[in-house]
Amino acid sequence: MDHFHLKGGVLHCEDVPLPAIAEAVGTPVYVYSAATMRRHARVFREALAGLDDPLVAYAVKANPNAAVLAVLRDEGLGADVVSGGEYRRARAAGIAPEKIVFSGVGKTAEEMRLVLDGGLCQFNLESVEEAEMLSAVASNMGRTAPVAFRVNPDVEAGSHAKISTGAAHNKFGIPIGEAVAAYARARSLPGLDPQGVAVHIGSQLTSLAPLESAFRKVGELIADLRKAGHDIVKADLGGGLGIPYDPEAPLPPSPELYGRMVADVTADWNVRLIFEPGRLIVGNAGVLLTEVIRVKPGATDPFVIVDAAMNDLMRPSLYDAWHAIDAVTPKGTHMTANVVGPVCETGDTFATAREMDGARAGDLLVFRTAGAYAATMASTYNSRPLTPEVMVDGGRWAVVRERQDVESLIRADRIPDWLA
Ligand SMILES: Cc1ncc(COP(=O)(O)O)c(C=O)c1O
Ligand SMILES: N[C@@H](CCCC[NH3+])C(=O)O
Repeated sequence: MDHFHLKGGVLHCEDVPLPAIAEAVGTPVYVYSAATMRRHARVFREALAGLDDPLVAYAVKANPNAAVLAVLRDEGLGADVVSGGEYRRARAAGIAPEKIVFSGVGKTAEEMRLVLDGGLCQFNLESVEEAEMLSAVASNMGRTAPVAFRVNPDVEAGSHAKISTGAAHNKFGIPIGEAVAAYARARSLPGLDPQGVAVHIGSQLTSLAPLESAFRKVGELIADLRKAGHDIVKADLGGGLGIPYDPEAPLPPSPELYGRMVADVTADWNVRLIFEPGRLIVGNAGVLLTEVIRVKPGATDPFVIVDAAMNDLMRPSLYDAWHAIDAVTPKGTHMTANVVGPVCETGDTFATAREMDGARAGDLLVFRTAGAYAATMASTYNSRPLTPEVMVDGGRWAVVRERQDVESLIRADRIPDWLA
């Protein structure tokens, strides 16, 4: 069921025609479907139905908008946060502290204090050095921090190199072979309660094999840790399950298959399982709505210049990511085009030699699958204000993030006295 669909020849999000949003809010604008988010949260939870009370902690980094967090809070999801900022956003959206896990490669003492003070499910520690810092911070506060180590299982995730995290040369986690020693060290430190294990090997995974291989290694580690006397009661299996971007590419494994694999691998673990899905929940729940500024001829194919750019949606220039581009009111004509933004970078290219509906100045297009790692990764490069976000819920819609204005960009800078 696609909540972005043609009705009367016009692309709608749920019951709202996208031209109505473009007219009221302007373009570019992100548009999210609350119904899609709810559906994905439910599909994922149903896929885990065989497990005993799993915690689904939505990876806030995928889309931290307060309205998105509110929808997912109401679906019972917790939060996986990687900074004090994300922790505060999750709490501001009313997500209960006991449903929050704190991941992140470089937690600072200040962030540790914030999260210890507010409460959480567990810290996923990335190094022994981080454990030592947390021990000092927690002891000073007279607190005991529930902790897991994120282990690096040294598996190739098979995803894009920039979003794979579980190989030995990646910066993430502690080598799984050093984990027993790390837990022994953590247990010897005051203020830490080592009670979990965590793993996350990358994002947009299109095969279950590397996940299964990583999870089996975690299962062996749990057994070893228990032999060494640790009371391991939680295992955080991270996120990473891929989603379809290209309708013509093979489908990634379904949440149901993932759930079955997890149930099989973890059958005798006797732990509470935690999951950190991000993209799976929100990726296909969003589009970036943009207007064609003009079409100009190119050496091979024409350039369709749109009013969204790499600063709004970075994935194509950063990872060569493929996003479907659809006309909002398709004419049924055809063109092969390079779709580009107005930013002064050759990399500001959304698509090269793309077969698409014929586009003319003033037409509306959408970049699909722009609910995850899209608005949240935007910048103001070329002094382009951050793009607004709209949430649709049935026939209702609201601006859930206002368009930034250039004035606020100018105001944020300071001219020192000697230059004024
Ligand atoms: C620790 C951690 N958990 C969860 C996620 C969410 O991953 P995804 O959006 O692929 O589900 C990420 C991002 O890759 C991550 O780094
Ligand atoms: N930002 C990446 C995903 C990184 C996941 C963060 N751990 C993307 O757009 O695909």
